[in-house]
Amino acid sequence: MALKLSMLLTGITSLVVKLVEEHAMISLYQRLGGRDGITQIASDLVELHHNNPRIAPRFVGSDLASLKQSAAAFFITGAGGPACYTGQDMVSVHRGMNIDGEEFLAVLDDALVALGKNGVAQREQEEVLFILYSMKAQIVHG
Ligand code: HEM
Repeated sequence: MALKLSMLLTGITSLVVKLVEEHAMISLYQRLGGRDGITQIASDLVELHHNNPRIAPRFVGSDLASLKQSAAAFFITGAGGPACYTGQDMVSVHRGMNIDGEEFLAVLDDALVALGKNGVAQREQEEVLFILYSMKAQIVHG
């Protein structure tokens, strides 16, 4: 009985390990829906920024269509898809804007809303949040 239970547990453990490994092998790019999925997420994100009173003034003079394209390319490249981002690095883009921590959090809030709106699961939302948060020092008070 104890032997059967131990064999069963070993089987379940190796199945779980296999599932976790397979999951990790699928790129974030694919798990976010590839080019189409990320393009939609980026488009929603820019719309949300445009309508978010905490940061909307920052985007008053922006060409939204072009910003959506840049944002999509940035996410596609950063999530492990084709390297199609041709814009500047994050320090150069945001230099001199004197962005504060609250504005940075407002952008993260919008990102979570855009991901949720597009049916992105909790785990992928956390991965994206982690990646965005890791860029804080490049963007805040630059
Ligand atoms: C992790 C957070 C952020 C990421 C990944 C990010 C990414 C980007 C990217 C990819 C661009 C386009 C660059 C290009 O076209 O070459 C951009 C532009 C811009 N970002 Fe950010 N950004 C972040 C946070 C912020 C914050 C917190 C603000 C201020 C509220 C901000 C304000 C802007 C503005 C004003 C532009 C220029 C828009 C334009 O060209 O009209 N960003 N950002």
